[in-house]
Amino acid sequence: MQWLMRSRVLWGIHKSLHAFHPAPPPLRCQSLSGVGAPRWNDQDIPKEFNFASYVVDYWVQMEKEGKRGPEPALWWINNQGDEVKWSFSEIKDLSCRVANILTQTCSLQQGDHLALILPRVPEWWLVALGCIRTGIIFIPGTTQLKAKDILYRLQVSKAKAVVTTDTVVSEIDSVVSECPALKTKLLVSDHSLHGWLDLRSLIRSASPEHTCIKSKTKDPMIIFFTSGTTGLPKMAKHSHGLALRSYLPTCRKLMRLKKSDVFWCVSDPGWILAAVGGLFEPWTAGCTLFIHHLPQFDPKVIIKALLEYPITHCIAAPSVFRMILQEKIPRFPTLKHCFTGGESLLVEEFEKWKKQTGILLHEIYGQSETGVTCSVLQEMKIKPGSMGKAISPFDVQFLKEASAKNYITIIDDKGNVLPPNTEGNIGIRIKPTRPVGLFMYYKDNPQKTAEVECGEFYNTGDRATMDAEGYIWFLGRSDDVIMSSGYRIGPSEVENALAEHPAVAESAVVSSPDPTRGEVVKAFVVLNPPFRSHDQNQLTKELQQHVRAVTAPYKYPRKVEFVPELPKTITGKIKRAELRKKEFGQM
Ligand SMILES: Nc1ncnc2c1ncn2[C@@H]1O[C@H](COP(=O)(O)OP(=O)(O)OP(=O)(O)O)[C@@H](O)[C@H]1O
Repeated sequence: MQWLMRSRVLWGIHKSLHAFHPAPPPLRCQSLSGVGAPRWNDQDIPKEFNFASYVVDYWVQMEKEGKRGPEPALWWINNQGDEVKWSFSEIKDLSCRVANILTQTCSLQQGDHLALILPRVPEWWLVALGCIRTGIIFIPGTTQLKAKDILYRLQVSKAKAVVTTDTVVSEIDSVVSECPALKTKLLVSDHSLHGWLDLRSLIRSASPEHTCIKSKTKDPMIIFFTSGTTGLPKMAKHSHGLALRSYLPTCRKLMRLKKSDVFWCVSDPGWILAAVGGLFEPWTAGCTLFIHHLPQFDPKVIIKALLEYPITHCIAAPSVFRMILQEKIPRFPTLKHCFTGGESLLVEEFEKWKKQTGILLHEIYGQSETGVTCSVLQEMKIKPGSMGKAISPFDVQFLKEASAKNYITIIDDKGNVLPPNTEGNIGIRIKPTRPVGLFMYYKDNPQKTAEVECGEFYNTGDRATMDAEGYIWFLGRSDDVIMSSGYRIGPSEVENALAEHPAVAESAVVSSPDPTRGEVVKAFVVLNPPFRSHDQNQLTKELQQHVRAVTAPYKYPRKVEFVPELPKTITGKIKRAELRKKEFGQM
């Protein structure tokens, strides 16, 4: 960490050596004046876009002209009291050095793949920008990955380079002989290691002079591996359009960030939420991105940071808020807006958060394939239990608006648009125009890419209804919806009901075989500590009674199993498919 602390002084020396390249004029990104602009269409999208030159370098220019205050662009801390504060100028200098290292020292070229498996360290942002500056396609991955996961990712992506840290080195070295495409291993560490390039010392001696590529908006930029909730993770390939989306005035309604805001994305950098919420959104707005190293997830550390730092906005998975709610929480002095997504936000959690903090928890919905698709915007009426409405560029479409191009709606299995309040798949129109920022395709998997196309729509595979006001009500992934005695039951409806009972810490509801009904609802329940010693038969009856009382009686779980924990993906999502397969004896 010493290097990071010294770096502020070192980079200061190099600043005067910068060649100044004026950034292209921003696309109306400084204000929300474009809010309410007509529906986005392809003609308005610039042919060229690069987040590094259009956004980061723009703010460098603003800093030079004295039009951006002294607030850092990146503010990083850890539990040891280390702190890094970088301006956009420093970030440009450092990321240009990384760009030179990647292309010169590592001989990587535009279009090559780089696996970025780093924890929340400042170098994650430098490597990401270095890749964007050079057109190298980066593939984020969490440091929780084990050798088997890493082998799968390196092999299928054919990554030529990997950037990682000490804790992952042995996992990578144990599989590297099986990854013939991998040529370069870069280490972010305070010490050097045989067989690995030391990124920190390379940055110290690299040149900050670099000319950013002129990328087309449709050129590939990043690949996300999906969470693997339903099978092997897929590679969703995105273009620079994903970053452009944060730049569009209508999309800026989502977070409404200002230069003076301090935005904390708690998510692991291996996930799309971290790229969109921890890179594109805050820096497009020119605000401070706050990062806590958080090697282990500890709700007490999060609460402390929210109390001690001037954080105004925070985004994290529902499980993070769920765990914070289990602690004693005071009022946070500067926090104004919280966002969550990736899993269902239970009504109970939304209400508790509001009551205990006085802050609304805005739900967002999206996929590795789609980025943020629906959200409860700040000015919107809140309907607890709904994921909100489609957000730009995925405007809601009703049947009467037949001329609209890009929209999200509810479709049947043939791609027909369904009327309000009818259950179907969440679909995103891709014909005649594919919306900006929607994934390009599943890399090396034309079959899967074709499978998710349904008529003129991309089929998300998520089941939902949309009410007459355009609010979307999530039922579950199509595989997770339970068919019992002719009823269709979404797991989150039952999980919501269970969450209201004081005994329930969390639950997962799946389908289970039944000789007479075909399938019945089964709940796997993790109990709160005071209830763990209670009589389990009695508790089962109580929970069943409770669900019958708070929701339609046919939804109550006929089977209940108490478990110490639920199976989850690396990103913390419940693996319902795994529980279901066990029930049906498929594992
Ligand atoms: N607000 C939300 N409420 C409910 N579910 C959500 C929400 N946001 C996202 N999801 C779920 O997460 C999914 C997207 O997750 P992600 O892209 O990380 O991969 P995955 O679909 O879990 O993985 P895989 O496709 O490999 O099974 C969505 O399709 C949806 O099922």
